[in-house]
Amino acid sequence: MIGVIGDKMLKNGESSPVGGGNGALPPSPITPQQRQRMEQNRRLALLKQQERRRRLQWPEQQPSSPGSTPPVSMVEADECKGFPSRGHNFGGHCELCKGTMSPPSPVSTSQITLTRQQVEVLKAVAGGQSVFITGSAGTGKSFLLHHAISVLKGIYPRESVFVTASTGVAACAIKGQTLHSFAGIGLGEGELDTLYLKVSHNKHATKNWERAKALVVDEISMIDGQMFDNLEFIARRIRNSTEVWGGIQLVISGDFFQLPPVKPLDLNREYAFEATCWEACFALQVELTRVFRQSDSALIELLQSIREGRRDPNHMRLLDSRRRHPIVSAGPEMVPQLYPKNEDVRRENNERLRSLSQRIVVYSALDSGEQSWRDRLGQGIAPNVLEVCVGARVMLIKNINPVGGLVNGSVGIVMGFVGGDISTSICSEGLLPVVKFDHGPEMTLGLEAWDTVEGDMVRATRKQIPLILAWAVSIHKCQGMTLSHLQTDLSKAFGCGMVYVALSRVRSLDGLYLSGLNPQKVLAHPKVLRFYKKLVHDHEQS
Ligand SMILES: Nc1ncnc2c1ncn2[C@@H]1O[C@H](COP(=O)(O)OP(=O)(O)OP(=O)(O)O)[C@@H](O)[C@H]1O
Repeated sequence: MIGVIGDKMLKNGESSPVGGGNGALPPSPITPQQRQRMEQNRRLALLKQQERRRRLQWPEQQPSSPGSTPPVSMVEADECKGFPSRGHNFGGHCELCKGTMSPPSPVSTSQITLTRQQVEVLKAVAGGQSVFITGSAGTGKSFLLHHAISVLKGIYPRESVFVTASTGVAACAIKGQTLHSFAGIGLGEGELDTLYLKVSHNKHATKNWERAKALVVDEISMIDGQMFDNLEFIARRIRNSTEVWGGIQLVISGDFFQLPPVKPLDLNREYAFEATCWEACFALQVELTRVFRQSDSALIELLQSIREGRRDPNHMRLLDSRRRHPIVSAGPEMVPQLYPKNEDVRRENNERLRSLSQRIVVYSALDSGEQSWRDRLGQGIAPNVLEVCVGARVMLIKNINPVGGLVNGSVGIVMGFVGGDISTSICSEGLLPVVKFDHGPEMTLGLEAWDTVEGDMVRATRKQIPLILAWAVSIHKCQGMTLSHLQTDLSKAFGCGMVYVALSRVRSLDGLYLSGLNPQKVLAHPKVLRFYKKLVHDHEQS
């Protein structure tokens, strides 16, 4: 059964449309073993739910630690009494009683309340179902994915849960590997048989496919339909199974209105949802509807309209007003400039760094692990070489202290350097940077590690200072980030979704300065519009 869970579609006390299971998949009848496994999972989910009702705490969730997601509490329909405690403790708006609480402040509290939709997804995941999580930017897809991964690792042996994303940057953000590297398909080009041969000759990849019980894929918008079908075929063939994806449980997340695949294999199947197998893959497709990143309803409405490629004159006027109001509070030089093209990002950061005429300290990443795996580390967000100096504008690229507000995307200024625990092969002068964050303390940053993981095995590790220069950032790199201020010239934006991705990073209109916008660049692909319309329609019919 395919369903969309939306606020308007779920009433208090109503059961969610998650009961269909993979049994509804037409091309691959469920096997007795799979039915037994799903039954066990359902029982497990029921036990967990009872435990949760007692403790109001998701059982797999560990106490918050630097780099981890904060603990969550679960809201159930019969638990919401409108009290500013327990499930209601913060988050701006209760999904159940629709009461407005304090403004959202996701990183400044130690507990996060899951929405009803998010709870439904986790229940489905715990029940062994394959799910597709979608929704606008800032609705908590990546946040939910972290929790879904914990749930999966509680159900299956940890080494059989594979966490992947379509790009290196997105993979690093969820401590996973790229889907391509998990699958062993290289660039994924060539005939299906050639691809299959390539994978079957790759010992690592074959083992991955054989032992996978669950596969998580983030930022699916950048995987094309043919690739998705190719992978599904490889899964079945290697696992010698007739079930869709060879019986692997899928947890897939992304927003097709955001950036599309850079080079689709087949222009007629540009998006993953155009894959022949797509509909058969999921027991549940969920469109999250509650936006957390922004709290201003006018901005949420504007972004929703841009997401769908609409150029409403009122919205264009509102955006135009941001051209006349450079951000003065932080000073324009303090605000990241988002560029559609990488060459502009590199040029601007280099120019700004050198214009400070300060002594530049160089950090060269230290990589370890097998060479074939090390090569992939360079695809992540941590740079091979980081050059900074006093006065440099920098952005944190790792969650250092989510509760204290120091998260991936936090920006600050390098105030100085101190001697510290750092190998001279990384920094010949043995210095660590001291950064004053805009919304946080001044702190000395030490080395952080980024792992490339295969199943539960760390295959390669990069050590680097968790910073990038942040006067300018590419729009591709900022997909997934939350920024309090940004400035951007979108007149050179290209392709569908780019204007939306750039604008939807910011928390409030006050934090946005547009130095250029061509309304013609506000584009949504008609196929994507049709896909989302059908998603809602299918739910209404079910
Ligand atoms: N239930 C919740 N309560 C409070 N905050 C939440 C909740 N769910 C998510 N958030 C917060 O919302 C913000 C946006 O979430 P997240 O980055 O996961 O969104 P996303 O849908 O993945 O966005 P994008 O599509 O832009 O990558 C994060 O700061 C996250 O912590």
